[in-house]
Order: sequence, then structure tokens, then C-alpha cells
Amino acid sequence: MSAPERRGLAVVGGGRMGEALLAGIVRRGGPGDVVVCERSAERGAELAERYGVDLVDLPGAAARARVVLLAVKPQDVDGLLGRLAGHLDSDHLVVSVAAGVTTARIEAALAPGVPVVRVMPNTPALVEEGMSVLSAGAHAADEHLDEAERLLAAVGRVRRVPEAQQDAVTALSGSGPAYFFYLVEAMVDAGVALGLSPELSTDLIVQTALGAAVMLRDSGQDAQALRAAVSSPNGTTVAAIAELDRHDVRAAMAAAVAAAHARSLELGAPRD
Ligand SMILES: NC(=O)C1=CN([C@@H]2O[C@H](COP(=O)(O)OP(=O)(O)OC[C@H]3O[C@@H](n4cnc5c(N)ncnc54)[C@H](O)[C@@H]3O)[C@@H](O)[C@H]2O)C=CC1
Ligand SMILES: O=C(O)[C@@H]1CCC=N1
Repeated sequence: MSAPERRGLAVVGGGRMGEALLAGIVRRGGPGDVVVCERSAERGAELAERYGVDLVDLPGAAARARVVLLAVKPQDVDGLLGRLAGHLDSDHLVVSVAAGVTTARIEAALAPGVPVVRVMPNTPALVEEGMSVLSAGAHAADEHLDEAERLLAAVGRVRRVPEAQQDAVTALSGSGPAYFFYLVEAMVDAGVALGLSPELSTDLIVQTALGAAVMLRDSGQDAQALRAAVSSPNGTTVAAIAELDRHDVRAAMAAAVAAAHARSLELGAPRD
């Protein structure tokens, strides 16, 4: 008997990241061949209704989809694979976004030869400004990377790295949106402390963040040059940056990224 013709995509795990990817992919290509599988029945029903996709169980996900995208927490990956493995074969493509979890660990839980691609996306995928970084597992050929790239390209930019770099990528672009949100929280609070309303302070900072990001992307100048252009001699910006240096904000950022990297490695360590 020949293998069944499978098409489409199953998103397994419809939490914050699963939904961000689902939303972007459906917005681009429509709900067509997309299904969702979610442990929480209530959450699953909410996603099915919101995006017009079918809600399926794990066997249903494997039966309907060629690409099975795992978006559960790293701690839940092993349990999930234990229930899913028997339904997957080498005609599937497994795409995992779980931080830290290596392709070798996923492959070990699956039938021999099932291709696995590890991806580190980020939540701006929700607004089609995601950064997704792909690595091939042992059985993933270029065609599998191309397929994963086409999928993720619907929600933003895509790059490829050797898997050894994925924990560093996770610490930078995976967690990175949170670092910018943290800065925005601090800047809005600082504006409020100076007497601005929270609404005005937020508006000023969000537009400033957006403008700065577009300049970083489009101006052809690097961050240091752009910062120099804001910093009038003996002016306000120089006074502000001196305070950031005095509080060693660069060292704090380096320590934060190193902590995220270490945690990604920890999450990837095989379970007992
Ligand atoms: N949140 C983020 O910014 C990013 C998250 N990731 C990765 O994405 C994965 C998910 O993270 P979040 O969405 O933040 O977590 P989350 O906790 O919001 O979502 C996980 C979802 O998976 C569901 N789930 C758990 N076991 C399941 C199973 N056996 N079958 C079906 N559904 C199941 C849960 O009910 C939950 O809705 C993690 O591995 C994380 O490392 C990667 C990049 C960025
Ligand atoms: O915080 C986490 O573990 C996930 C992975 C990268 C962003 N969120």
C-alpha cells in the first residue's frame, strides 16, 4: 500500500508562539490545509474559531499534515513525542520551535529517518515581522529546510545556522523581543516620573522604538553611527548615555544574554 497523500500543516501546541505562527501563516495563505492540536480543549476551540482551522487530536494531526510543527514547552516535548512518534514516518517533516531541544533528542524519539528541522522564531511573527532561524537535523535535506523556510517566511525573515549556534540565537532573537519590551517599560515609567501621562509617554516611546528600528534596518548605518547622530556635543543624549554607562547597562545586557544562553542549554539537556 502506498503512503497516504498528506498535505498541509499541523500546529501542535497553540500557546503564545504557536498562535503567533498560526496567525501569520493563516493570514498569508488562508486556513486551507492548516490544523491545530491543543491539549487544552477550551484553548483549542478558541483557536479553531479565531483562525477558521480544524481542531484535531495527535493522530489526526499526523494523518492530515505533512509538516508537523511542535510548539509545546521544552519540558513537554518528550511526553508529546512519546504519543506522537507512532503516527509519524519519514514522509513527514517535524519542525520544532522548542528552545534548547536538539534535533538529535527529537530524532531519538521518532522512527528512523524522520526529518527534523529546529527553528527559533520570535513573537513578532504575529505581525509578520518575525525572525526565524533554522537548522537541519540529521535526516533533513535541503528540500526540508526549503520547506520550513517557505513556511516561516510567511511570518518574517528567515536565516539558517549550524545547530550549534541555536542556543545563542535563542538568547538573542528568540528572547530578544522581551528585552526591547523591558526597555520600553522602563522608558515609559521614566516619562511618567517626569510628569507625562502614561498614554503620552507610551505613544512617544512606541513611535520612537519603531522609528529607531526602521532606521537600523534601512539607513545603511550601524547602531553606533545612528546613536552618534542623536548625540549633540554636550547635549541631553550625551548626559543620558553617561548615566547608562555609569550603571553598566552593557554589562547587564551581556549577563542577561549569557543567562538566556545557559538556560537554553539546560532546557536542551536530555531528560532522566
Ligand atoms: N514565547 C516565545 O516568545 C517563544 C517560544 N518558543 C518556544 O515555543 C514553545 C511554546 O512556547 P509558548 O508558546 O511560549 O508556551 P505556551 O505555554 O504559551 O504554549 C504551549 C502550548 O502547548 C500546549 N500543549 C502542551 N502539551 C501539548 C500536547 N501534548 N498536545 C497539544 N498541545 C499541547 C499547551 O496547552 C499550551 O497551549 C516553547 O518550546 C518555547 O521554547 C520559541 C521562540 C519564542
Ligand atoms: O522564554 C523562552 O524560553 C522562550 C524561548 C525564546 C523565547 N521564549
